Amino acid sequence: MTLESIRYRAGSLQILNQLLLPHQTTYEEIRSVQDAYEAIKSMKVRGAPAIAIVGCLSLAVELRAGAGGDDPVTFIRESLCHLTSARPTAVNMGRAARELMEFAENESMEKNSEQLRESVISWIEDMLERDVNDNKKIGNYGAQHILSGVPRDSVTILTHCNTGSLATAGYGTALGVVRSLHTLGRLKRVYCTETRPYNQGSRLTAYEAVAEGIPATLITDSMAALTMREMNITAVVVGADRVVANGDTANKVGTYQLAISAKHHGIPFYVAAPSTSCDLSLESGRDIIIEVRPPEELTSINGIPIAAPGIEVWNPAFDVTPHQLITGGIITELGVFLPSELQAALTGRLTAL
Ligand SMILES: CSC[C@@H](O)[C@@H](O)C(=O)COP(=O)(O)O
Repeated sequence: MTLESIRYRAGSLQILNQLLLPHQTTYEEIRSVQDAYEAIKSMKVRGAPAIAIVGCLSLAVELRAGAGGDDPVTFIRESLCHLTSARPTAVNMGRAARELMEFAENESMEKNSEQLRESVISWIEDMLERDVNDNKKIGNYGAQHILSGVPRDSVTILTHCNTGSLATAGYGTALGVVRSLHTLGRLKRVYCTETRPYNQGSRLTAYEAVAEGIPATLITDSMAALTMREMNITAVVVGADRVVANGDTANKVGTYQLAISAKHHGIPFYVAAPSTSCDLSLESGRDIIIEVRPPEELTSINGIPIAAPGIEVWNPAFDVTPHQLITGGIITELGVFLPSELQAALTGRLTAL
């Protein structure tokens, strides 16, 4: 069974409402850029690659209906700017916006409005296929790299948040590595953290694992260190919302403490991310803007209060893992690289290990 977070056919876009999972499978129509903005902001759709794809596809839907009239470039620019502001830490949307804008501006030199709309729509529609293909490469490179350290054994992986089909156009990044290991018959088990406060692990990763028969065990976030000590974890593999030039990586809050714990236990720590999640314009993780989400995500679950009324709350959605703790490597669609090799790899000066 393949889980689809995004359903698209020319002119029509639907997303699986992830707020309702795992209890309800409800697809919602996205008819406009504003619908997409709201779905991204409220986390009906989430995960860095999925955010960018849904944002851009919503633009394609509007363009197909003739949006922008005689001046599609202005409409495209304003739409992309709005979409990029929905969730600031994940770089994929901002990066897609920059590349798409450059493409649209170049096309506008020699094409009329109708032709420009058509070529921008094709550029956007290609994103779906590109993402799935990149994720499969990540899965393959990651699995081979992890297995090279344990030539004959099955492996046990610990992962965080949800980085699977629900967070991407399909297959997934860190969970894609897990999927590849499972397909190769070399996955003993994956431990997935609950991932408070939004519970991407217990609601979404667990849902994907159960649906696909991947051997998985759910743990609370506070059990991670104990699991590393007791459960013979081969590697920790997580996704990324933004990997910057020195390899520092912003990912779901809690990733940083997993990396510290992995280092203490001598367990390789990997980040799995497509190059679209990399941002070489920032030198270090200190420059990454971290999204702070509403207190209600901590103080209630499905509208039911779970915290003392009146308590103050700090709810950063992400943290930054320093590159020194990414000891296994950064798994991309180009290969697996040490943080210190990332810049050279992404600029074509270094090829896969
Ligand atoms: C392939 S998804 C990579 C990351 O976006 C993922 O690890 C993550 O942190 C998701 O955060 P979320 O807040 O659920 O959008």
